Amino acid sequence: MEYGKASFLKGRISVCRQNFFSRLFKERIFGKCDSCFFSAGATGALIADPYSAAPRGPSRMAASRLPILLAVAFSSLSCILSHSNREMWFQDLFPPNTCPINAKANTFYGIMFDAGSTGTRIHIYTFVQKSPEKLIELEGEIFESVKPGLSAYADQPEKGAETVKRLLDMAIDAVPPHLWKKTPVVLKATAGLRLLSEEKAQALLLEVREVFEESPFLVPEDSVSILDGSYEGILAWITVNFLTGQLSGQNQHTVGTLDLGGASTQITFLPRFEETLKQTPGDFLTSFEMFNSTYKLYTHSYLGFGLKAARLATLGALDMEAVGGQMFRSSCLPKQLEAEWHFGGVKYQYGGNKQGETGFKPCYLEVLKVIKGKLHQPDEIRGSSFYAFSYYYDRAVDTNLIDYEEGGVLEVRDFERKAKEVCDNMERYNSASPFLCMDLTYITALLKEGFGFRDSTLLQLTKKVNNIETSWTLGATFHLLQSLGITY
Ligand SMILES: O=c1[nH]cnc2c1ncn2[C@@H]1O[C@H](COP(=O)(O)OP(=O)(O)O)[C@@H](O)[C@H]1O
Ligand SMILES: [Ca+2]
Repeated sequence: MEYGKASFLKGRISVCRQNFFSRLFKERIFGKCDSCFFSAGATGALIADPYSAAPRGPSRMAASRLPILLAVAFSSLSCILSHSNREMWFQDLFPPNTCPINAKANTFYGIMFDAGSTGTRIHIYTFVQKSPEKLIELEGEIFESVKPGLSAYADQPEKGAETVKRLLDMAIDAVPPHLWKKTPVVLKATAGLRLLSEEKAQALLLEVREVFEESPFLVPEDSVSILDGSYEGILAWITVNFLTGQLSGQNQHTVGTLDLGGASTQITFLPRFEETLKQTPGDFLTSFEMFNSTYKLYTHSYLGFGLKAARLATLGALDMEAVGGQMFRSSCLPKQLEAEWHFGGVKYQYGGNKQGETGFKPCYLEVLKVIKGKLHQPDEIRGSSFYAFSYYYDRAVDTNLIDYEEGGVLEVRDFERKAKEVCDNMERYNSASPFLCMDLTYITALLKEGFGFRDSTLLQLTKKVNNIETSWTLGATFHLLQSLGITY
């Protein structure tokens, strides 16, 4: 995939003032770029699950008071501002403040759907161009999600497409009517659909395509598809490194990214050593050009190694044929537990080891069977720091390792410490998810035994960077705008 000579990036990208009020989904966000400071108008209770289908108040995007201006100076991306009232590890990397004051804006939108294995999400990005010769700005993002994901509708594709339509109605509300025809809409599905049969996946995609065709938006060719796993990693890497200003200027200190989804997991980084390139299998390396630079990235997507797929693998239930009323037991679950769990449209019965062992040690051994020897371990990453998001973030929040809004920096050993604490005291964590012990143990084993990270490896747990979701969707939107020749 070529990302190079990104003419649409000949612009300034900024994230400016956001005001909020509710309409559809009780929520609608206006972007107004007349200041470089987030004026977080509304504040309120934090919401525990950022991706639930339930409507939420305006506080969700309002809590960050991080003022930002990310800029692309004609054909080379550069970040020209970041003030922060809190410590961020990339803080020093932002050059000094410059702030556009001309508020007369020409606004563009891009709509990107992420059809993930556990939910479907809409990202509506707003870009502003103040005059043809001026730099373009990424003004903000409107984000909403529904659960479950499309793959849960494998046998009811029309119902699945209906969930997409509900989210798309939100875009109809957010994008001004005179821009509908110029606003591209795209859906990319990830591991949930990759795991379905070709026939079922295509039926779902076809229904979604019909929803798009009936909408007033610009529907590009190939607007509904399954995203290749390696692009999922690359596009998330672009998003994070773009938002943190790492793709600009001479001194690029790009950061590696770790995404832990429900059904697959990705690792992506820019190798620094020739040795790494030599030792890496060819299909783990992908070259692309962006912001006038060529990057040869190490990236791999492990299908079936997402958090929820790993639960099934640990329980020995990954092979769906074998399900038929069987009870799957694990030492990672509370002893007396017997329950049902739905994933990917399939019902599983699972429970604790009533007679046998429970706790961290036996659980770790169980989980190791799923991981040991299955992942490539690049030497170079052992001492590097990585950005980690998705379920790494969620489980760290669930166990108070990090704050929901702020995120934070953890060492790999923090996950292990927490896993031990939870697994060896399951009765104390009864009210939390019964899978908490298994999930934390899996994350620990994945990081240490899977990828080969050190106990002391630093992880920057991040849900949003500069108030934009850390998701592959922003990278995908850049690519979309470029391929459509929507230049700025
Ligand atoms: O836009 C986003 N920003 C941050 N995290 C996200 C976003 N979208 C999904 N996630 C996280 O991804 C995880 C679910 O993975 P997903 O459903 O995408 O599975 P998949 O990637 O295996 O298809 C959850 O932890 C959810 O919080
Ligand atoms: Ca995902």
